[in-house]
Amino acid sequence: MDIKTLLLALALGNLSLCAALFFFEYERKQTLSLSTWAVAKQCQAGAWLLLYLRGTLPDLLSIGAGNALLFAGLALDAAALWELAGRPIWRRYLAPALAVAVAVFLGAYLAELDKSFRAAAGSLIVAGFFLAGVLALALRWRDGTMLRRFLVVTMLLLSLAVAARGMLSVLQPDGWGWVSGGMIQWLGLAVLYLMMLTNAFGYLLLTRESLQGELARLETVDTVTDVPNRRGFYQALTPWMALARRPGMPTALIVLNLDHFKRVNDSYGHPVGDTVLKTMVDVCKKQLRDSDLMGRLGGAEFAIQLPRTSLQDALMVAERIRNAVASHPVKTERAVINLTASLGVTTIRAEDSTVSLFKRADEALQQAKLAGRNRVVEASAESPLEA
Ligand SMILES: Nc1nc2c(ncn2[C@@H]2O[C@H](COP(=O)(O)OP(=O)(O)OP(=O)(O)O)[C@@H](O)[C@H]2O)c(=O)[nH]1
Repeated sequence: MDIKTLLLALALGNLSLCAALFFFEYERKQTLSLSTWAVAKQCQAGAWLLLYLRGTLPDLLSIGAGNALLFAGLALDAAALWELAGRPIWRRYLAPALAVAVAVFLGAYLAELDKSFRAAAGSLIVAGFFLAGVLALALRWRDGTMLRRFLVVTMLLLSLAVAARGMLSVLQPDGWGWVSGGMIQWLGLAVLYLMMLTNAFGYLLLTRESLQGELARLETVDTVTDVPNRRGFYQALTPWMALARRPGMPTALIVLNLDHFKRVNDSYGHPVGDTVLKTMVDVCKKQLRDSDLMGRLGGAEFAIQLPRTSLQDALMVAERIRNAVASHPVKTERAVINLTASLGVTTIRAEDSTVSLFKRADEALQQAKLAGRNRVVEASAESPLEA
């Protein structure tokens, strides 16, 4: 494949990606990262088209504007990866870096510096922006997935290859041995082609991966309070249920319900109710150890598991939580809301299933409600219903 054909393939590839992205974004606005990436592809499609039309268009337009657009496209590629990593800090560095890069390249072009110097400057700039994207991906190397690690390594190698191509064009402009200068140029473009492909497939797969992760998270996490939902809490409780059959310290369970929470919603609306729920979770969590876990069972009802905790200690923790809730008015825009909570406490027994465990804790909670709310009740040794 000659260089012209390679340039045309790059232009057409990016154009078709732009068309697909346009229709993908058309119906619903996508994330900032995806929008940035779409603009990056538009810049690159324009750049490769201008470079392909070299000879037909004036050189300043095809080489000057073409390269400037290419640098902008690569800078935006990196920006999209930083955005995906949740670090919008790129805005502070990439825009000035792009301005400097374009100024250096156009300066070298207008000063009619040797062609090999221009090629070196162009390659190093391209490699630099590509490396900026690699850096964004490498930030979470430790807990990164195999896909992320593969992309870091591949993109790093490709950036180094482009940078080496730039250095070779200055140090060995005529090539060396049987590798001619033209062949080095062709190889450089082929590496650029691989860069574009890796970035395109890599970015799309990374987006899919993070969406899948978010969906999996939403299955087990309550979005209002950011603690495990019923399913997440039950999952986390399973190993402690199994351990209860072995001798040793028990695991305690507290079930907590905010008193008259319905009134908060009725008086101030659901959004204020949500803020109150979130604040109350924070208040309760401050009374817990790192090994304890709080979850939301639904409505204004929460559960707390306390591993390796006796019933007496769990009652003490529950009393501390009750006191914290009662003495922590929630300040909202419309009012200062005073709330109390009722709590039922028990420990996991060897013969328990989740049904019998929660039934016992719920009965204790109901007794607390019946006895006037704002209190802690210990589940009886034998459930009243069973009795
Ligand atoms: N703001 C908000 N409210 C919710 C949410 N989920 C459920 N609720 C409301 O929470 C209230 C739960 O009330 P209950 O626990 O049944 O009763 P209560 O008013 O707290 O009274 P007692 O429990 O008897 O003290 C209901 O009004 C639900 O509509 C939510 O995600 N956000």
